[in-house]
Amino acid sequence: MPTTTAPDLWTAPRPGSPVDAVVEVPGSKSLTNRWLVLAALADGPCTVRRPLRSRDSERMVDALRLLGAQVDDTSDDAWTVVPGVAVRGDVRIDAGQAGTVMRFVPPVAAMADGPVAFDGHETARLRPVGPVLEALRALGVRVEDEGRGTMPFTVHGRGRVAGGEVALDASASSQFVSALLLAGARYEHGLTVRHTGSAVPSAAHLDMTLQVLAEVGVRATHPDPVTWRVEPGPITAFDRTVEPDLSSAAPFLALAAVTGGRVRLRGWPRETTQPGAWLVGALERMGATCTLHDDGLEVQGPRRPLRGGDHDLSDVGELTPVVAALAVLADGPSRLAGVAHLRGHETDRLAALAAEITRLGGSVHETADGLEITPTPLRGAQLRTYHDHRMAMFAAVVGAAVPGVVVQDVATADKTFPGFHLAWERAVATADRARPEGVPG
Ligand SMILES: O=C(O)C1=C[C@@H](OP(=O)(O)O)[C@@H](O)[C@H](O)C1
Ligand SMILES: C=C(OP(=O)(O)O)C(=O)O
Repeated sequence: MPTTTAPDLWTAPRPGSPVDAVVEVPGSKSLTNRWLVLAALADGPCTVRRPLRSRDSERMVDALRLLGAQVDDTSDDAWTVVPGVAVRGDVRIDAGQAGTVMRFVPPVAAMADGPVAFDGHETARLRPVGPVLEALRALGVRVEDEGRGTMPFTVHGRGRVAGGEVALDASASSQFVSALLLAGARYEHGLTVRHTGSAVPSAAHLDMTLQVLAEVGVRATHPDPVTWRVEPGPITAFDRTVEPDLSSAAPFLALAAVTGGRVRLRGWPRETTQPGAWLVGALERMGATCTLHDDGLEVQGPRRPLRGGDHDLSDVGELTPVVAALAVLADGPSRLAGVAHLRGHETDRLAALAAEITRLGGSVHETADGLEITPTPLRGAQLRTYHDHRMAMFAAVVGAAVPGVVVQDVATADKTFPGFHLAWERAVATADRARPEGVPG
């Protein structure tokens, strides 16, 4: 029987035959938190339907409430947001582990009528926010930090931001640009953001920002590869439904692929800016068959091992842990590249993946911007998750194919997927369980 609370040590279930599951995943973290920010700045009450309720979105709701928005999140179906008359200051925000809170909320706080202090989880205190803080300073906003460009910091809002043009290096996170664009329409002259460093990662999430802004009547453009412009103007009140989180869906699609089974992911959008959509093509290149039906995406895994290959993940870095799990189970070497910035995620994901693949007896080489993985026979092990939801998802996928994988703190998946281990157990239970090692058949 599945347990209801996640055990400290969770044995990842290994199906003894192909799975055949229909899976629903919670709403997109990235879309939920974008809609919430825009709702708090909109010109009237807004409704966000099928929102994600998880640690990251709860931190966002708490933050926006402190800044003066009224959020009714009692229903799981729809949350309503009534924007405050003005953005309120003299508050302390706990960003938890949410990159979207520590980056998206400071440009809102810059319009507050007093100081707004930010702090968060110990892992989040290591994550870069400096370029957003510098951009706000360049716009005339006083920001105090401890000189490291990380939390804790305080934004001293003065009720209004004139806006204009800022230059910043967003090579460490696309969220720096998204953050400024989401609030920029409410600055008096709008905002032009010019990127000055090496490539900005996570292009999919920048497309998502431009898309949601367009949907609420904000004119936002991307006139050249390093420039974004948002015109000043109102954010039209809206009623929007959040897509399922395709990055949370990714491990379930991988489950079909690695067991030669079938998973239908309910509610897969026909069009989306979410990076998870990239996985469809990648799984097909690895040998799976993906079919989009009216009620969802179906992935049929091959009856042979997956094909190894090279993957440039720069636009879709969030998928790296699941792609790494697929790579260690493939029939040949894979190179994952373009994701140097993952060293500044919930943990240094490249180091964490390399450590856990090594613990499984795998062969992996950490490069400056990715991983080189050569499949070898793997053995069971107790895997660490480093307070990183996507490391828990990596471990679950590997555990579906390798006997004896035990996962420390699988509950860390709650950042974006409360009850992940239960959903996983249900999906695996659609197949026969493999017999424990050494038990005769
Ligand atoms: O804007 C967003 O919602 C996100 C952008 C990406 O951040 P980075 O560009 O820092 O990787 C992604 O990894 C993160 O999970 C969500
Ligand atoms: C990097 C991630 O999260 P965050 O929004 O906290 O940056 C992630 O979800 O993979």
